[in-house]
Amino acid sequence: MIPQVLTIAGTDSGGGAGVQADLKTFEERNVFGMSVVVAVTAQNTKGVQGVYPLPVEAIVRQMESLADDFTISALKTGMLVDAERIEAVASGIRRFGWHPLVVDPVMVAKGGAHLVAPEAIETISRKLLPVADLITPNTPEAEVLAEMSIRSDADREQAARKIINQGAKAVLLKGGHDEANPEKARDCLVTKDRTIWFEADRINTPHTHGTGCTLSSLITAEMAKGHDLEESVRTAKHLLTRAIAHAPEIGHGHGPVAHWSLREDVAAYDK
Ligand SMILES: Nc1ncnc2c1ncn2[C@@H]1O[C@H](COP(=O)(O)OP(=O)(O)OP(=O)(O)O)[C@@H](O)[C@H]1O
Ligand SMILES: Cc1ncc(COP(=O)(O)O)c(N)n1
Repeated sequence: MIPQVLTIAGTDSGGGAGVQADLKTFEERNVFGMSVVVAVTAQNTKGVQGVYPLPVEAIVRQMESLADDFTISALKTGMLVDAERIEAVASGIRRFGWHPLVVDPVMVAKGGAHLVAPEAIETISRKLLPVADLITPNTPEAEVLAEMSIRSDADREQAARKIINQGAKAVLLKGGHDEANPEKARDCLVTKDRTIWFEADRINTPHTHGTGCTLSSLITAEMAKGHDLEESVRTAKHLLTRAIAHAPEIGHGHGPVAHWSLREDVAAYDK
């Protein structure tokens, strides 16, 4: 049976991030994608022009519909808006026993718009982290979750360990925002007993809208196929780098990545 994979997140009308990026990624990785929409955003490559949260009842109903009919092989969360919605999503995930769970703790869009209320972040730690198999913060998100500033690799590991102490089984701390390293985009996977670094060439491009969403969806798809965490992250990182390298350069701001280059059969995309 084809793995059935779920994203619980906000939409991006521009198609580069959020639910749209997640479903495109699932499709390209040969898993069956489903979605629970938490909010609709009016968004393009220039920024976020509007955020319209769905009623909690609509979110819970979507989860119930899926639980009634499908066997979820893996799931991820993205933009969850506020404490009330984070609690509803976490309690649905517990109620239906869905796992493995990848939490992308989306906080702020590139242009600075808040996608999750700042006061709701402790609800992510309290309610979502204990059921997360992996959380994928970027550096600013890890700084908020771990309540410390991050400047060095030692800081990265320490922050990840603090987040594990809040209940997550593993942390992938993404280095896309690490401007001190112009050559490499380095991410750090920390579990209770291991630290593994993943490194790729940094591509000199403004077109990185949706990289975080796409990476967490790739990991979710690989885990749904039964791959272990390290293997899933390794594949995801490789494919994401290729998708950034082939970004279609559309829109007038930070453009999306090339989701079609995530397909198995496009060896031609590898340089
Ligand atoms: N210019 C780049 N070249 C190669 N890889 C990159 C680049 N920018 C980001 N990445 C990679 O993309 C993934 C997402 O990283 P990032 O830290 O940017 O997450 P994010 O902030 O959630 O995403 P976004 O910046 O889209 O909001 C990571 O694997 C990171 O290393
Ligand atoms: C609906 C939605 N969800 C998430 C993001 C963050 O995107 P990124 O993957 O670039 O961090 C976004 N801009 N919009």
